[in-house]
Amino acid sequence: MSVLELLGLRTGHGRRMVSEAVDLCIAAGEVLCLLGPNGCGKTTLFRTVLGLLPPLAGQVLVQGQLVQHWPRAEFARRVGYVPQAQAGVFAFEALDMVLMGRAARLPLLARPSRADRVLALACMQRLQIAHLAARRYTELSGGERQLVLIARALAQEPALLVMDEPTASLDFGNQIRVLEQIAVLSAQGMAVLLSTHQPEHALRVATRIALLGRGRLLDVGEPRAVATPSALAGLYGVGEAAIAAHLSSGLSAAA
Ligand SMILES: Nc1ncnc2c1ncn2[C@@H]1O[C@H](COP(=O)(O)OP(=O)(O)OP(=O)(O)O)[C@@H](O)[C@H]1O
Repeated sequence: MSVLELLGLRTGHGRRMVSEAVDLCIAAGEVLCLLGPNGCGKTTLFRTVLGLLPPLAGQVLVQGQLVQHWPRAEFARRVGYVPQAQAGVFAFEALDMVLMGRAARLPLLARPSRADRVLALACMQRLQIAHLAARRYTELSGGERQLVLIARALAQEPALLVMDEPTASLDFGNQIRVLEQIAVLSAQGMAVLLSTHQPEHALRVATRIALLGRGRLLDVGEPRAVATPSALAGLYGVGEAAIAAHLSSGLSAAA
């Protein structure tokens, strides 16, 4: 069974449609990467998948059940979200932010156990940010905050992880670390839906790539069959030769 199914989905804000006729499914262990230009509707699609925006038409099913029918606490156990890097509002310690990933797994009003703290710290260690555990989230850099949000999603252990440009504000080493963690999570059976503005990241980590143009899904399939220089040239409105040169230099650097 698919972990996530989008059937004839139309997304938008109020009555303003952003994309329509989106049909996609993601199975356990798959990494589906969404590529598309600024403003094409990737975040809108993610927020609709998360039940934060109502679909204008069509259906979103998580583990076979309509998103709006999941009790929120159950849904929070199954679906993790790493939003685009956010400024912190509350001055929690970074470890407490990561521990919040365990919250949906605890009985009502229960405090995290020692085992939860050990697991949260282990998630920070996986991303090499354990040294930030006692720092205030509000005082971290954008990239450090992004890594804390990713550690929080790791601690949550969801069936589906939605990541909105997870590598956007990270340095080169941390980009690689996060891509490696995505590969580990999918090998463990997690379904991952993510977006990126770096096609070379998608080629590196995705099991399938979806191209979202303005208003509709243009293609979905095997990464190298979908993210071709000619398709990317059309998607982003730049020359095919420039795309080919960029991708080949990125791939040889990554090889
Ligand atoms: N809260 C909102 N109310 C109305 N329109 C919105 C809202 N948020 C986004 N939009 C519009 O919806 C469209 C899609 O925006 P969205 O943020 O989903 O794009 P995106 O593909 O994630 O962009 P980017 O790559 O720049 O992050 C844009 O035209 C945007 O202006």
